[in-house]
Amino acid sequence: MISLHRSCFLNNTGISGSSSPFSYKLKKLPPASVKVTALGPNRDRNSSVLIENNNNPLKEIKEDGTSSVADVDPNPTVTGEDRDLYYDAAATDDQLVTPWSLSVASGYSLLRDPHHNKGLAFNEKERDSYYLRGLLPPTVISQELQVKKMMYSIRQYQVPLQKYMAMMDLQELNERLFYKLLIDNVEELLPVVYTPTVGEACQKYGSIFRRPQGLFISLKEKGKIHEVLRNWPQRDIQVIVVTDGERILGLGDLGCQGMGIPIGKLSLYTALGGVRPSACLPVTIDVGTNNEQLLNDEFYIGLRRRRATGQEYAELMHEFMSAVKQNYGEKVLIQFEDFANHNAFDLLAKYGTTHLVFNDDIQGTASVVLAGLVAALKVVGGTLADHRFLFLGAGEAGTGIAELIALEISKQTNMPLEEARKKISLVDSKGLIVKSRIDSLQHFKKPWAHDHEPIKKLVDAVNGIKPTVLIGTSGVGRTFTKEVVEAMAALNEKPIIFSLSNPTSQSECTAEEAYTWSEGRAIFASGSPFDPVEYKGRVFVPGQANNAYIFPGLGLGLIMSGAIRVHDDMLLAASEALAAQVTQENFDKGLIYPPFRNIRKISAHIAASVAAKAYELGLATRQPQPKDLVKYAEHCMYNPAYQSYR
Ligand SMILES: O=C([O-])CC(=O)C(=O)O
Ligand SMILES: [Mg+2]
Repeated sequence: MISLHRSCFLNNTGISGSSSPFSYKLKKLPPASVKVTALGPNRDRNSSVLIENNNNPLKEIKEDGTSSVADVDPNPTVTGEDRDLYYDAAATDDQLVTPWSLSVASGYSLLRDPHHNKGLAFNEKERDSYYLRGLLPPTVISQELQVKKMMYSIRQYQVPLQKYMAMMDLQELNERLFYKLLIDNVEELLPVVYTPTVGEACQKYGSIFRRPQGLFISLKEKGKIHEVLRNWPQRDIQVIVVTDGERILGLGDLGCQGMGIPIGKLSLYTALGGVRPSACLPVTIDVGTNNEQLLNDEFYIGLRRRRATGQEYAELMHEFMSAVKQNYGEKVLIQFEDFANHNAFDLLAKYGTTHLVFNDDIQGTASVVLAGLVAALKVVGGTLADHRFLFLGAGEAGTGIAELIALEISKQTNMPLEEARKKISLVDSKGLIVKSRIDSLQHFKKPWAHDHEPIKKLVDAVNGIKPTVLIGTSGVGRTFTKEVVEAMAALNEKPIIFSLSNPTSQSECTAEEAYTWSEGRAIFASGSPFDPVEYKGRVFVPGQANNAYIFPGLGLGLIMSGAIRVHDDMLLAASEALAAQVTQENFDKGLIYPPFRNIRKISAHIAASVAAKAYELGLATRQPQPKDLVKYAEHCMYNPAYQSYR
């Protein structure tokens, strides 16, 4: 075993001429933790990579700097867990500049390396081999016992934000334990690392910030984004979640503090969808904030200026999008998250044809809601086309869901899309969206301007339109009042009511309100979780119509098929796959979404359906197509169990 920080030099002469990513084939060899770091003039080129599974590290690479081509696989195609068995430098010729040095992460630094640290689970042999003697107390415990202990200590915290911080600390200390905890206790911990607690974390991000967990790209980095991406320690990135912080959940403009969202979403990519953590990159674009409170907050971590708009904004985003493609190729998935309406639609339209992108708030939410509706119809009866839909909120989520419903109706009935759209009405802050308002409407609302009398109040719209389904995407809490819910219950035997705004404080109504005011007849789902409600001796379990059901599986499907574009049909496929996972047993309990505890299986099915669609549409580059896509998806999934280092 090479001792700590001992190094030798190597260069890239053996691989010059190849511009493809390369990897050293180390498969099947027992693991070690070997660090490769760029030194010298190229130190700022960031190249820090850990090699695992190599008990005789890089023996083929000689100290005089030559390297045999035999070490190098110019076309690594392995995905998922197998990739951890490879040295994934993913470096191209121009990145691979001499000299490199080889050093070993062991001893004290190994305990501080979250990707390899196992804490008390290092066994006796590992403690000897890796210079850990004396650095740990004598006891050796299993990962299972570590999970039990961590859950015990997290449960001691009464305040959700403290639980959140404990989880973030664990992620920084021991990544595999963090994911094991999250996967094994997903229903309990989802509300901690995700909505609603992540909303509070973003609001307070300035004061709780400890270490960067993602990349901050601000206007100061303009002209240098390509270099900034190289500062990130991992090169083989498969998914980026990016926000500009302007519309964080239903909490509005949180500027640079929106970073909590990409971090949270990507931890779900790994826990729920099985994408390797090292392949995930959280990014926050900081163009300023219009949030006065933050601008005046001495702990604010972002640029202290009002938001850049127009050309200045577009140029920074364009530089980012181009740099991402240049650094990671065209198969890197970019998820746009929590942008304000005015940028979200434009970015999606602009980059949807050149990059592998989707907007989670427009498309991910739409896909999950459509799945819930399809499942709800099994309880209520009728087809989608038999129903009338009313939305409160006509932003990304509202119009995104509306459009996907219309697309599905049009597919099912051969009805022209324009006709299908007439079954759907939207109310925004100025009232019902109608033809007479068309000139003053933002472009994404125009398709929903139907012939109708203007109506100002939601309750009047309910009574006027007589919807069977009411969906809240307004970002404004408590807007489904008693009057509104009672009106829905008067019109329908089983009113379908979804209050989707996040976090809980922004939900259009609570689960308890929906069940009580509808006298236990509502089929209810919300964006953030609510506890079961007891009403007149019956227990009602609300569904959680959150895009977390969709994006991890969607992302996995895109990655494993090597998709190069996202197509609406993939979102429909994801939606159908999710709806198909609701069992009779779930229905019997009144559930229209399957329980989150089965999410990895659900994600594998979603991934398989999305990948199948990618192949069908000719958008998949990974050939040949795996025979059994569900099995393949499961095979690709990251497993957080500790690896043995011997
Ligand atoms: O993050 C969530 O829980 C769902 C979502 O995308 C949003 O509300 O913007
Ligand atoms: Mg969002």
